[in-house]
Amino acid sequence: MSSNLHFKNSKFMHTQAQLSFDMAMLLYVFIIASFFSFVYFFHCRRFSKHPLLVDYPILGMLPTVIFNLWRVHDFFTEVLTKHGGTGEFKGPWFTKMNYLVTCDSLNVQHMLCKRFDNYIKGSEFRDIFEPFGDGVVTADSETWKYFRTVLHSLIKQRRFEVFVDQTVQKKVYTSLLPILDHAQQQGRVVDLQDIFNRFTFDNICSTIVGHDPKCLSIDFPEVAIEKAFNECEESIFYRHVVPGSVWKLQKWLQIGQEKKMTEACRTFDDFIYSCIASKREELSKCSREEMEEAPFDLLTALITEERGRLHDDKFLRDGAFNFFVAGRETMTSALTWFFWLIAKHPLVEAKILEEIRDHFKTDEKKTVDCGDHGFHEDHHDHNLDQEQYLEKSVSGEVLGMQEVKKLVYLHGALCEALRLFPPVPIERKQAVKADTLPSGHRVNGNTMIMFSLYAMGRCEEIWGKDCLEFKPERWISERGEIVYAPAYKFIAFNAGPRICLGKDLAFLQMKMVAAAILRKYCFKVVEDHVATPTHSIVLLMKNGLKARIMKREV
Ligand code: HEM
Repeated sequence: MSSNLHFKNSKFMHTQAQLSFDMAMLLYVFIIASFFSFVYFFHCRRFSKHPLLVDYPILGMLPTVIFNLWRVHDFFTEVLTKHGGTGEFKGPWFTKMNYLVTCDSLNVQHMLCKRFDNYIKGSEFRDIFEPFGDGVVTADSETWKYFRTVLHSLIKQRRFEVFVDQTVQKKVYTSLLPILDHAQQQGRVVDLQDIFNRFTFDNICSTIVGHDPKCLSIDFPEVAIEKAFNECEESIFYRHVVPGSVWKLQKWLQIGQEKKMTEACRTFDDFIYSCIASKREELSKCSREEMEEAPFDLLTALITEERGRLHDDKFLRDGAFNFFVAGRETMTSALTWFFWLIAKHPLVEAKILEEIRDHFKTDEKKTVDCGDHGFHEDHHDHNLDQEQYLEKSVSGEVLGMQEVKKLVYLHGALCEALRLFPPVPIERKQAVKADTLPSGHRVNGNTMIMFSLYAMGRCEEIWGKDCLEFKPERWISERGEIVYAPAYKFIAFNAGPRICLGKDLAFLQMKMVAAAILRKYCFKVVEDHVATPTHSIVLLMKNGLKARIMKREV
């Protein structure tokens, strides 16, 4: 019995010793493996050929960026200029945050135009921009081509331009001007960026679903769908700055920013799917003639214009979401920075006004005073109904698309604002196959490339020594026409086959808004205002654009 016990004990001790030995071996192997991975990573990183910043062990170059986050776009402009326009950014170890960063216009032309097929958005981009679904902004290859063709043919239709023209004119006349007037009468400080954000939201909603949610009203209401959009965009930015594993875990656990993203997407989806359902029902009751007369919003067009592919609800949802994002905050950003620059450059403002007066002398004060946008009886035409009256007075107050096309100097001033403050400050691409960029930098298949539109707009080689100055004159030729700049240099709207589809429409809308406001009001930005960009995928102003409004003495 005792020998049996002894045997068992010794066997037990032997097993335990074996276990401890195995554990020690395992630990040993782990330490050696960690050491070699450390050395390997350190070696690889040290031999990164074109580092932009100091590459710290484990954290990579991220600490320097975080330290400069408050001025991240200017910081990268300086760093890239110092490194000849292109270099490598290495994120923390074991994250996929390594990028080749460039602001070299020849590299950008190479990627966006010459070797377009080799530089795609890629699946990582689609992961981060998940709420966009398979829409035109995120899709690649055939899906993108189909979307692009459908949207392109829609945007180029005269009927669509007329619809947008009328929508913008009415919105400016019935909401934007009265609200500015109200603020002016009360002597209140207003946040112009908030006003533009509400304006562009109502406007894009009318353009897409044919319904105005009236975010821009005197009482500045909180509108759930607008809030949902803002939250979606914040979450997308968050996904850019934290490692993929972190936000994916948060998404799985439904906590933090990811929880907000899920809720925001649900709000958007509920809204858009109900719009789709009612639009389908409405259209099903229309005769062919009525369909042709119907307002030409995006949903109507997408439902009625299938081109050999089923436009199911998911297709319409993705189309709408992409259009919302592409055409909304970009416009807010452009208008905000434009008005800030104008407030800082009174001579430019004076020249814009002079141009407007030269072209539209006879239109001044054609109808009601700017403080009064109610439906008065028209003394000359008693037979007008409200809708006709509105159209008549709107056309006197707000210049239409055909009219603003004549405003060349204003166009130049907007180009200049977009050059210095491109609403989309950075973009990314993924290489499919190995390639060499014109700057001589090698890329492998899957290399992520980031290009800074912001740095390109401030590049001395493209724009000359005065590249940091706001000079609309650089856009005006001796013959008084707009100077042409190739899109891969004036990059605010992207270039090549994926150039912004709404570029012309955006210019026309911005000119309509800017001319209508500047004819009636001038602004004084509050004294302690600091114009810092937000940390966001769109270049907005961190503290808004707070200003006092004065009536302009015409
Ligand atoms: C100042 C205003 C605008 C600016 C600066 C701007 C800029 C841009 C940029 C940089 C892109 C490329 C984005 C990327 O590939 O990641 C883009 C794409 C796009 N934009 Fe705009 N945009 C503006 C207004 C608009 C408007 C008003 C619309 C719609 C009416 C619009 C529709 C689109 C669409 C559909 C795309 C996707 C094109 C494609 O990938 O094929 N944009 N825009």
